[in-house]
Amino acid sequence: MRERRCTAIVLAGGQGKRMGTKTSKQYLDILGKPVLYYSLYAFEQSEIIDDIILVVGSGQVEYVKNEFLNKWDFQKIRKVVEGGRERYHSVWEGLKAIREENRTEGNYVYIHDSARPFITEEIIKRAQHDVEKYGACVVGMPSKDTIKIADEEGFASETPPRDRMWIVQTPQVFEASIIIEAYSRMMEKEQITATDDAMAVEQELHLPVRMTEGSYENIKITTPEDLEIAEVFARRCFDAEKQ
Ligand SMILES: Nc1ccn([C@@H]2O[C@H](COP(=O)(O)OP(=O)(O)OP(=O)(O)O)[C@@H](O)[C@H]2O)c(=O)n1
Ligand SMILES: C[C@](O)(CO)[C@H](O)COP(=O)(O)O
Repeated sequence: MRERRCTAIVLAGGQGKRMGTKTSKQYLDILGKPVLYYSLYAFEQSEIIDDIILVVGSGQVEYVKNEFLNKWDFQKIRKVVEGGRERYHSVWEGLKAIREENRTEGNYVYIHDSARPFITEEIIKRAQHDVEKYGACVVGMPSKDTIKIADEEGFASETPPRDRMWIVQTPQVFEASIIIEAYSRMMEKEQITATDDAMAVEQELHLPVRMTEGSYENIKITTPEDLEIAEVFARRCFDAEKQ
């Protein structure tokens, strides 16, 4: 019998300001289905994932329960909780929902941006392998571009070696006790700079975080041209399913 429990925290609490649409980007359609549908579907179908905590925007819990989840049937969603102002506030609300239930021992947490609809079962399985081995891992891909660090005046000050540069994606996966401890410490700070979850573990606990291979298709839908690219990827998924 499998003892571990794997919970996905799917983040859908953002406003999508950079997309510039009235509707938050996670509710925009790609080939007739909302972005959020694709992200939830991947975890719903996964052999690894047991349940899902969905984090939504302020005041949206009832809307999501009554409208979205009535239309799209997902069996693994255990809770819908309200997020906060920044991404890390929303993650913390999801983690507190897990902590309240004493579900930490031997359990794993997958933190995923709903704005990344092309997460696959292969990636989830690779992450599970790495988190069981290392306790913490973050999905990403080697950078195809050279990365430069600019100084405050906008001049190139450093060019780190490209073969060690990774573009970071989600899910970011942790033993539950590790990520809850890292976030509890981080959330007490006055100034929080973390833009991903691994940073909480690196900065607060100084534990190693394994880089796990994701995919160049696991894009984050952020600005309007990403939606056009997403349509191409979604069409490919539908075509593959038909075969
Ligand atoms: N307060 C927030 C901010 C973001 N997110 C989620 O975190 C993911 C990644 O964030 P990002 O792409 O920055 O989304 P937004 O904050 O919605 O976008 P923007 O920064 O353009 O407003 C998204 O799935 C978003 O819904 C969240 O749950 N709560
Ligand atoms: C966590 C993340 O997806 C890594 O790329 C990303 O940092 C979250 O989105 P944001 O655009 O930084 O808010």
